[in-house]
Amino acid sequence: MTTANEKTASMKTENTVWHNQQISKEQRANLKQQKPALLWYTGLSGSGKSTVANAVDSLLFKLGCHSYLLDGDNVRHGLNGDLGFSDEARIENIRRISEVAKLFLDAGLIVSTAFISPFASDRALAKAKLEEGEFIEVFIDTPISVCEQRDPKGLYKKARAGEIKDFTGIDSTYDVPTLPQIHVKTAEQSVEQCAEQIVGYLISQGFISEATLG
Ligand SMILES: Nc1ncnc2c1ncn2[C@@H]1O[C@H](COP(=O)(O)OS(=O)(=O)O)[C@@H](OP(=O)(O)O)[C@H]1O
Ligand SMILES: Nc1ncnc2c1ncn2[C@@H]1O[C@H](COP(=O)(O)OP(=O)(O)O)[C@@H](O)[C@H]1O
Repeated sequence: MTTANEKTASMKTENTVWHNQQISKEQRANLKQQKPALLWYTGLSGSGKSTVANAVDSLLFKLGCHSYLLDGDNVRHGLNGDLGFSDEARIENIRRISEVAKLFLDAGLIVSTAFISPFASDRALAKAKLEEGEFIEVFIDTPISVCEQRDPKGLYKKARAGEIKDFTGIDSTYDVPTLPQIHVKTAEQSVEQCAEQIVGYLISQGFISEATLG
C-alpha cells in the first residue's frame, strides 16, 4: 500500500518556491472575529456525518460565523471523482481533503469535513498539517446495526448482497477514534442535541466568542 507520506515524497516540487502572502491567516480570521478550526467528522456510512455537519453549519451560519462544509459524496463528484474505495484511493481522498481544508482554514474559516476517513493514520496526518488545537475530531458514533437499519442510500443492502466490494465496516476497515475531542452518539441524541454539543465545544474553546456572536 502506498502511504500518504510516500506519495508526498514522490511529488515533483523541486523547482517551486513558497511565496508568503501579504495578508496573514490571523488577519483574515480577525476580520471575521473568529478562530479558524477544522471539525473533522468521522464515522461509518449512515452514521449521521452529513446530517449533523449540515446542522452544525446551519447553526454557525445563523450565529454569524464564517464556515464551510466539505462533504464526502459531494467532493467525490468533483475534485476526487477519480478515486474509488481501495485503501490507496481512500488515503489519497483524505490527503487531498486535508490539504483543501488547510487552505480554507488559512482563509480564516471554521471548516467541517464529513468523510468516513476510516484510517486513524490518515486522520493523524490531517491533524499534523494544522496548528495546535485547530483539528477537532468529531466521532459520529453509531453502531453498524443502526447504520444498516437506516441505510439511507441502500448501500448496506447492496454490500451484503456482494454488489459493492470494500464496504466500510463490512469488508473494509474502520479504525474507531480513541481520543476524539467530541463524541456524539446519534442513536441516543437528536440531530439538534448533537449540533448544540458541537457548537458548544467551539464556544467553550474560544473559536467563537462574544465578538463573533455580536
Ligand atoms: N465501498 C464503499 N465504502 C464506503 N462508502 C462507500 C462505498 N462505496 C460508495 N460509498 C459511498 O461513498 C461515501 C464515502 O465516501 P468518503 O469519501 O467519505 O469515504 S472515505 O473517507 O474515503 O473512506 C459514502 O457516503 P456516506 O454514506 O455519506 O458516508 C457512501 O455513500
Ligand atoms: N441523531 C441523528 N443524527 C444524525 N442522523 C440521524 C439521527 N437520527 C436519525 N438520523 C438519520 O440517519 C441518516 C444519516 O445519514 P447521513 O447523514 O447521510 O450519514 P453519513 O453522512 O454518515 O453517511 C439520515 O437519514 C438521518 O436522518
